[in-house]
Amino acid sequence: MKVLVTGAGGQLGRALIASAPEGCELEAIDIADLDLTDAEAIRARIMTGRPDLVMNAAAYTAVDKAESEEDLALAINGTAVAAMASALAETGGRLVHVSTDFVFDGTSSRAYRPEDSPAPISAYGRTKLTGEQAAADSGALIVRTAWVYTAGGANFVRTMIRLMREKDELRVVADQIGTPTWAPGLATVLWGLAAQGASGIYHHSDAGVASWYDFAVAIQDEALAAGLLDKAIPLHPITTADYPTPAVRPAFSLLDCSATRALLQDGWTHWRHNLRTMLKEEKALG
Ligand SMILES: NC(=O)C1=CN([C@@H]2O[C@H](COP(=O)(O)OP(=O)(O)OC[C@H]3O[C@@H](n4cnc5c(N)ncnc54)[C@H](OP(=O)(O)O)[C@@H]3O)[C@@H](O)[C@H]2O)C=CC1
Ligand SMILES: Cc1cn([C@H]2C[C@H](O)[C@@H](COP(=O)(O)OP(=O)(O)O[C@H]3O[C@@H](C)C(=O)[C@@H](O)[C@H]3O)O2)c(=O)[nH]c1=O
Ligand SMILES: [Mg+2]
Repeated sequence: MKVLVTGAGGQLGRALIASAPEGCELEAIDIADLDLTDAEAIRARIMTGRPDLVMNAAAYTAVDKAESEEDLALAINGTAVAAMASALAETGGRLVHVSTDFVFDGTSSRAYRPEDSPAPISAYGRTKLTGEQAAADSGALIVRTAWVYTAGGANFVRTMIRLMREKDELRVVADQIGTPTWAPGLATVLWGLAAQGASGIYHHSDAGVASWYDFAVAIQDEALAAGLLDKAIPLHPITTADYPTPAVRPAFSLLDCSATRALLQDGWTHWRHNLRTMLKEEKALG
């Protein structure tokens, strides 16, 4: 099976490459190989390469910056996905696309199910919803995930550790609730769902619940235990109103992952356990 992975240098892209099943012929590309703002080039690549499967791990992920660059974000998160979907409809290839908890408005009082109505409240969320719709129209597999991190990636965990080294104290929002997700675990789920031929929308986050503040507290404790920090600093829970940002983020974005669990029937790891594993890897990277 011929598989094209986009976003090869990103958090998920690297994890997908590392866990690719035996026997698949993998082509991994990033922006230097193919700029996804060029829809014609995407089409040409798929028509020529004729992959059986495209794993689209590329995205515009700068949530705050997207507020002032929505056109660029839409080109990558929306238009590019439509171009992949339409070319694959002609070649008979399948698309696996990744989306986000930020397509929801955060007003739910229970975990979001795949079939719940999205209502994005940020530019990033709107562009990701456009991408989902383009993918869904072509019968793709769409996996929504949340709060993704991995060793060596650009993410909240590594930002927190850097700030914990630099600052005397930190203030972190405690009224945005979700679940952190370890990219290697997500990659395994994507390969697993793809192998089952799943299509439509599925959810995957790690198990458990946290606020960004809870996550920060755990990051500090575990980073101390892993020898990545040598002293603790005070961490203060604050409200979203006390931490103004260009983009509005959902207050509550738990994802109901039960349909994914039912299909895969493997273990489901609590986010804190995955955090520990990631920090060991981070320590090994030096
Ligand atoms: N990060 C998170 O917290 C979450 C992510 N997701 C979704 O998961 C998926 C993977 O995210 P993640 O791995 O964290 O993202 P990253 O930001 O780590 O990686 C994104 C990748 O896309 C590439 N890319 C960006 N612009 C272009 C372009 N114009 N042409 C080609 N490639 C481009 C980037 O290349 P370069 O680095 O060179 O710019 C990078 O390799 C995305 O769909 C994202 O929306 C969902 C929920 C949470
Ligand atoms: C650095 C920092 C952030 N925060 C807050 C801001 C924000 O509400 C929250 C998380 O900040 P970040 O900017 O790291 O997270 P953000 O980039 O918004 O994360 C999102 O990225 C996109 C791609 C997704 O799809 C989402 O699932 C989610 O992971 O923490 C603090 O409260 N204190 C701080 O010192
Ligand atoms: Mg970010």
